[in-house]
Amino acid sequence: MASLHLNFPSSSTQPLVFSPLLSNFRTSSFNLRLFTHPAIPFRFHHSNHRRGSLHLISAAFSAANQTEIAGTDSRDSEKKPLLEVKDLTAVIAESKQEILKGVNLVVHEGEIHAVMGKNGSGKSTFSKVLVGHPDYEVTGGSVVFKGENLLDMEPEERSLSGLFMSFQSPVEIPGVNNIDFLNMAYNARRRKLGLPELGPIEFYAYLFPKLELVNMKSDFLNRNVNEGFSGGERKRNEILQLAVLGADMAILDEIDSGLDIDALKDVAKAVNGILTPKNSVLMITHYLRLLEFIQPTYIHIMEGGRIVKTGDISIAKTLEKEGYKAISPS
Ligand SMILES: Nc1ncnc2c1ncn2[C@@H]1O[C@H](COP(=O)(O)OP(=O)(O)OP(=O)(O)O)[C@@H](O)[C@H]1O
Repeated sequence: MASLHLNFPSSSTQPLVFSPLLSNFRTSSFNLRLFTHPAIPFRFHHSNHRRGSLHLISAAFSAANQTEIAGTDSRDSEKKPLLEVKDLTAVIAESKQEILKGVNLVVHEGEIHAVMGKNGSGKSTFSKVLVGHPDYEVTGGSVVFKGENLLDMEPEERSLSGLFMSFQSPVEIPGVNNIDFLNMAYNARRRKLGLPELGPIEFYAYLFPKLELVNMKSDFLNRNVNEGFSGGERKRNEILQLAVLGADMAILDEIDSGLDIDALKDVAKAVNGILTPKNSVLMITHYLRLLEFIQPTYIHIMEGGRIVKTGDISIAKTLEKEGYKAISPS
């Protein structure tokens, strides 16, 4: 198994997060296995000193009403379910405070689902629980991904089985440049698939159209991952990773936050460009504007750790005009 040993400065004020995709991982525990990108499993050793080390051990990617299961209707009977979440409950690992209080959701191949909801309703927690974030403990319910019990899988297995997550706040990886990072991750995926690795020149030929897809300048390839990137540039970089690595299911947490209107269009175009009838997107957003560019099959409203309503784009239009009071009594 390929292993890359990296040194990086650590900061006492910032949470240490070593995946562009896994933010807000508080890494005070030692030797924590982090799986940044569902595609990119890392082993992390942190000594709480000014320097830490990161071992990239492998990277791969094969990569309503609450009583009803949201996202299911008669039209879905012929479509293959990709993700089936039933009565999912989860608590914060440290405090045992319950955040998810029975989430039900079915996502079929080729569908785009948007999750909306007031601040603090549990949207990000839901997505982090899906990728196996160690801050949370699942206390009940089930999650089946591509026919397999997702909750039985380690975070890296989830990534290997094709789950990708773009976190709300993409993190920096000091000392690792973007193109090397992407190349390593992509090659790991190829190894997993039994394909020969691509050398730097071949990889660049593969990467170049993806850069165009996200309308990103090649200068960003030689910079360290997300280091000094603006908020919008980080989001664009996340989508570049998704475009390079691919996913059966991409979870995009507020991918529109911090984007100017041109960047929003570029990101939406890139997401639309990677959609196939076989993969799906679960996106968390507060705004209609994203949904006008990436048109969802369903919109779900989360409240108090549950999906309390499911519908089409009209829900988002109502929200935009009237706010949450129009669809929720509380
Ligand atoms: N690790 C944690 N420690 C303490 N509280 C947490 C933790 N994770 C989530 N919470 C709390 O759980 C609730 C749900 O948080 P979550 O981030 O899932 O909300 P959200 O719907 O994504 O909100 P927003 O729209 O503001 O991003 C919030 O009250 C939050 O403070």
